[in-house]
Amino acid sequence: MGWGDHHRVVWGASAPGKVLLFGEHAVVYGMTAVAASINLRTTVVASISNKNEKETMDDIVDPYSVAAESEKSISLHLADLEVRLTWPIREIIAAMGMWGTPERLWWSPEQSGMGAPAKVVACDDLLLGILHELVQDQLPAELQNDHALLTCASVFLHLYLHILGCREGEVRVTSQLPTGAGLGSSASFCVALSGALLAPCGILESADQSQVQREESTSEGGQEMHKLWDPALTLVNRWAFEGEKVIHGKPSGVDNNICSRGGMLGFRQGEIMWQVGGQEAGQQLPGSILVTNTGVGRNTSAMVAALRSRIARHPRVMEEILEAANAISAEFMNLVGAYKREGEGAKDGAKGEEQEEEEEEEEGKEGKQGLLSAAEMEVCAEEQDLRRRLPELIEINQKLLECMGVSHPTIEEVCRITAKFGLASKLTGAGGGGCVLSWLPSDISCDLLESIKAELHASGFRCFQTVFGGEGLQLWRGVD
Ligand SMILES: Nc1ncnc2c1ncn2[C@@H]1O[C@H](COP(=O)(O)OP(=O)(O)O)[C@@H](O)[C@H]1O
Ligand SMILES: C[C@@](O)(CCOP(=O)(O)O)CC(=O)O
Repeated sequence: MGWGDHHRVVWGASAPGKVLLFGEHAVVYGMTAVAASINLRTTVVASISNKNEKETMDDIVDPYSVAAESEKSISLHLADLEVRLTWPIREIIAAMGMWGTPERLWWSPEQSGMGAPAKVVACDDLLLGILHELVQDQLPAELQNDHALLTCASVFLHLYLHILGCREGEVRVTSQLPTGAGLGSSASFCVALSGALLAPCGILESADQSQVQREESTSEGGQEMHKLWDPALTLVNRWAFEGEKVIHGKPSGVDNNICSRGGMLGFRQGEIMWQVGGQEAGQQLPGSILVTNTGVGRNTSAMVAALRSRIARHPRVMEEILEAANAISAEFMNLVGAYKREGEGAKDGAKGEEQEEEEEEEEGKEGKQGLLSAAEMEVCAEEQDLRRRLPELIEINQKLLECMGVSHPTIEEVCRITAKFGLASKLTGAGGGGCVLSWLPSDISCDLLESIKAELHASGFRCFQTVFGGEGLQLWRGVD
């Protein structure tokens, strides 16, 4: 099937990467983490046949005989890696038979009314083994030991087969995110993939009208972009979480939540407890982030396992450390919450008359101080507080992560370099390598920033600047 075929639907989806501002690892033990999306994204475009393979045959005897004759296939194109994997549908059906081919593999748009598959299918060990074998059969010899590719392609097959069933299709993935560096490439991939696969099942045309009304559509570059609202987003999130489990074992769920919802959020025990919307996040938290990649690869599940062993050896001590990380997230949410309230009040003129009169009186007594009104000075005081306390919270959290045993000499070197220039830094994500974030106040001078970047570069590190927040999952219908 080509991209110009008439019997297919084309959907695109893109999801952002993320940074964990505070609380990584602690969140696995029920503590609060604070995450923010960043402006690097993964894009998935799916071109899917609108017929299930079973329906394309005239004489349906049984699924297996239909499949045996099929010449059709399902492909995954990982464009950045220049890898294209193609599975003949007959091979998939034969292999999946060992798991007990579920009805889902034969479902059709007519049968289901194209309702999105509301029931998420978990990937058990037997199924994972089958998927691994299917992937390995397609991998060239030189890529047989590529664990990242194995897990990524297994997630693809799991979601594709259980969301869309055995219909011919091609899925192309491109990403601006480095993989395995703590910037949420796996969650961004799982969210964009779930969105692109659920869209042809009518997730935007839900029978629930309230959901349709709450869906937001905007036009970008002549293309209509759809932003999902609950419960459609929750469904995407659930499938993405299943994908994350295939890659990581037992993730906390913070990554798929931030990559699907965007903005900034506080997350604890599977629940979102604090949220700042996509574009708002950059306004609520002034400044930006410098992300430095140590270039040291690591594996999230290995880092999580290492901390688990340390906790088993020192349960009482580690409990205190995890609690301290939790307190940092709580303090940060208060700090930004306070800044937001005061800032909004001053900007929007949302203060009570009494308060305004009091301020005028104050100004009358002391006169305008410099060029700022009393209200503006109040906002500045809040920002001053944030400027003083945020770097300290970042530094303390980094020290706690060192105590958790998830830091790395290169991470500490980046922290030392940036500290020389007055910046606070911490690892972000699973640690053990990966990326380090540094908070950049909004008025940092270009010269200073260039000096920091030059020194990091001279020490062999690559870095880039990004803003907090930005849109979560976005969907668009492709051109036939
Ligand atoms: N664009 C992509 N192409 C291939 N695999 C990807 C891509 N993005 C993410 N992955 C998968 O995600 C894994 C990295 O996840 P993880 O170790 O959690 O790092 P990160 O912090 O970047 O999410 C890779 O091993 C791979 O399986
Ligand atoms: C260490 C952890 O808190 C975050 C891992 O983030 P990443 O895979 O490095 O992007 C694990 C989790 O939350 O499941």
